[in-house]
Amino acid sequence: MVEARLLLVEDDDDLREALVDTLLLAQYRCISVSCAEEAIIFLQQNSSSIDLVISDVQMQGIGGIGLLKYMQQYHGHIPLLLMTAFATIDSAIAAIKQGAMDYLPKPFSSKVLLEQVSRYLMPAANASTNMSNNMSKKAQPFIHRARSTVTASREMARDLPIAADPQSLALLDLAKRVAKSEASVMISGPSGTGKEVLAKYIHHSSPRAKQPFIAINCAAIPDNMLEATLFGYEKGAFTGAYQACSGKFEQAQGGSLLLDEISEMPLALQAKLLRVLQEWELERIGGRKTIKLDVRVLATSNRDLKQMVKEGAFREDLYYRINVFPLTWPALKERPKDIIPLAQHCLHRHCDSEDVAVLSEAAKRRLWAYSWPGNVRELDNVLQRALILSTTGEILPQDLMLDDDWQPDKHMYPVDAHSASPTRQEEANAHFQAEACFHHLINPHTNKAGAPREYSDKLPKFNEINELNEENVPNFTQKWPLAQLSAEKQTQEHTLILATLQHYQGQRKSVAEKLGISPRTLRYKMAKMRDLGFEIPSG
Ligand SMILES: Nc1ncnc2c1ncn2[C@@H]1O[C@H](COP(=O)(O)OP(=O)(O)OP(=O)(O)O)[C@@H](O)[C@H]1O
Repeated sequence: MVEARLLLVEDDDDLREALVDTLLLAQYRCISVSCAEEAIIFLQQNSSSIDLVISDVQMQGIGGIGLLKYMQQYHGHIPLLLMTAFATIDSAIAAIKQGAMDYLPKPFSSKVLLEQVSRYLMPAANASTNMSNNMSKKAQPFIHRARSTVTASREMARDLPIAADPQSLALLDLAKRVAKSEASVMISGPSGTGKEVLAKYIHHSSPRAKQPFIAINCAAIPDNMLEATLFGYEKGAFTGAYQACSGKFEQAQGGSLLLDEISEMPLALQAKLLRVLQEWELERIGGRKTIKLDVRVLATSNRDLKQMVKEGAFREDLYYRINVFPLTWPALKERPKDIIPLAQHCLHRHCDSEDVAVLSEAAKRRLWAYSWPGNVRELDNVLQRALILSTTGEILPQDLMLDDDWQPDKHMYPVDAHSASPTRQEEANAHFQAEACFHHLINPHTNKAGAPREYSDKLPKFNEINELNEENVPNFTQKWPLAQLSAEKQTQEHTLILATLQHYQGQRKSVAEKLGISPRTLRYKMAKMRDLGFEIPSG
């Protein structure tokens, strides 16, 4: 057995034994300990040999949450899966907020356990047979990091593409395979999607990884300087050439050269570039010596190069030479499951201390629903700004300062963007719908979100509705006449309460918890509904 090594932390001897048996039978290599403290001692000496930690939450000592905090600080790259008998959606969200990968509510079947584990690790038996496919052994650590959004270090984080959306994972997988070849790669996609990050990823995944990665932005260098910058020059080649200088091609010898925004290269220079790429040799400007090149060329463009070829703005022969392997990053809004992991990654990157700010659930929903015209770069800017505005260490929606249309049902928001189990997904959506409903954003005719935007500042905030009780209703209605007078809202609220009562077989406590209101407010609302003639299921 190789590769997939698990550390299991469980204080219940019988359960620990049963879990170890299940994992060993499934061909995972597994080490078990009976408390978080033992796990820490083990990790201090053996962290490099562990790929996943599964830990109980409720244990003597610092418990699973203490272990989570420790791992976040010292072993942030190892995913942690928590198990607890006290599972509620809230505690699950809290643990995930603090960095846990996922949450297993006890009791769970061995099938559920293995399903969860297989999302992060491959059993040893499969590991060797899958070497050549898209989950190769070497790909695993990256995929895990990408899924977990935790990064080994900020330094590494800078160049690491974070991905959780299936589309992006497939793209990275393809990029990794292309990286092994010598093919020129053309990366296209809208501005700020991460084309340069992907180019670096290809270089770092290639056999040239230890050699230089040199990037040149063809749009940022004046036309008359671009040629000299690319190909170098000899002393006296032109006015101001006081000494010989190597170009980017030479500097990239043995490694990779990224021609960023290649679409902006003047046509005359395109011809010279083509020659170099055909012959793999160049002469510096003003020089006579031929310099042989061993460089892998990567290029990016956020323009439609094919269209530019049609319009005569880009050479067709050069297009085919650099476009040997085309890769495209879609706009961020088209890979929505990347949004939250990327946002968390940006926070990690920009937090000054080890205490990384967390995203509130409401902020996550806001990020999720926004259209991101500036893609990941905009997301990064928004999070940097939010870190400055946030006063609590928790990013709230207002810290994001996004002013796009807020359309809650546009995307249903998964609790954990990349791994929501159906139940948790349903829970999250129900919660989300409840909030939207309270915000009067549901159109009763279609049952879809869509309150007119101009109403938004005339409506109460969710917490104000939460705090509604017998005493403050008069003030509330005075402050928010539109809201209270809205028969539409009443209908929606009644429907929601009845549906939730039905779902929880009338259990008031669960219903109140689900709706995010106090049991007292729920009683008050049910009494009103009874007065109106509703039949309320008994608890
Ligand atoms: N998948 C990703 N993981 C981590 N960071 C990312 C990712 N994608 C983009 N970024 C970050 O977003 C910002 C923009 O990325 P990058 O410069 O690679 O975009 P680009 O598509 O090359 O933009 P442009 O077309 O404007 O040159 C950078 O700060 C980068 O680190």
